[in-house]
Amino acid sequence: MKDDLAPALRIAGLHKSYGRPAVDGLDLTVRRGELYALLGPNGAGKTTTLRMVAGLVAPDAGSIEVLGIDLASTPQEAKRRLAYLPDDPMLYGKLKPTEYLEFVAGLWGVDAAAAETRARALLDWLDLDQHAHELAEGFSRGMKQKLALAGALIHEPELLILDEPLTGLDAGAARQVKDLLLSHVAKGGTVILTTHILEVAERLAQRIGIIQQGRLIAEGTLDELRERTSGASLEDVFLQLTAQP
Ligand SMILES: Nc1ncnc2c1ncn2[C@@H]1O[C@H](COP(=O)(O)OP(=O)(O)OP(=O)(O)O)[C@@H](O)[C@H]1O
Repeated sequence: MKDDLAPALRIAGLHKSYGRPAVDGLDLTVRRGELYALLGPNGAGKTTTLRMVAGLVAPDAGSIEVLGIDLASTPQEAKRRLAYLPDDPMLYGKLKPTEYLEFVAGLWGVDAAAAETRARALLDWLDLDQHAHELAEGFSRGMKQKLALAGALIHEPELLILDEPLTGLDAGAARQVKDLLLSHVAKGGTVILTTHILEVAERLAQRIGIIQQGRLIAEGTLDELRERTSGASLEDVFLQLTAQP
């Protein structure tokens, strides 16, 4: 398939076992330009899936394509097109935000002048500009999370994958991050996020996928998911669909 027609992410028959299956025959397709929320109970396999897509964990079986690029055969090309923000991102505490962003941009081979412009815009957007010359080790958890997000965006990835990006953020910071994600999608980018804050999925996501025991058990818009169940809210839908028999 031609690259520009391919979905942002296509996962087929994905398996990963740690003694017992963590991801168990997962099929998932995320279209370009959508914000897709991946939900599931604790231990459902969300993080393991995202780590495989980011190339950090090798699948036991199955295939992953990022914008039509096969991750297994051309990992560098595929990984360049995406950014993965884990739920506990690592920062270099001895660097200031501008230094950190320059460093990350350098790893991606982003031109220094472009990196500086992007870093300034991101720090401004996330309200970190007034802390641009302080060491990251003195930052609060929320500030660190925002800086890590800026680092993920510095090479302008088309596909942004975030594990629990809003956990622990205060209302103002959460709004900044949500706005940034929506702006990424408005510009044609794709966002995939996991969250246990169902209101986030309800409000932001065009489509929602629900994973249980390593498999996709339901997928659709909020309205489509509501139609499948008698649930009024996403919480009702989620609890009904994931209820153990
Ligand atoms: N490195 C690992 N070693 C052993 N087991 C693992 C490892 N990573 C994940 N698992 C197991 O795989 C299963 C899926 O875990 P995963 O972290 O992907 O779930 P999750 O849906 O992200 O959960 P949560 O919502 O709690 O973050 C769990 O049973 C977990 O214990």
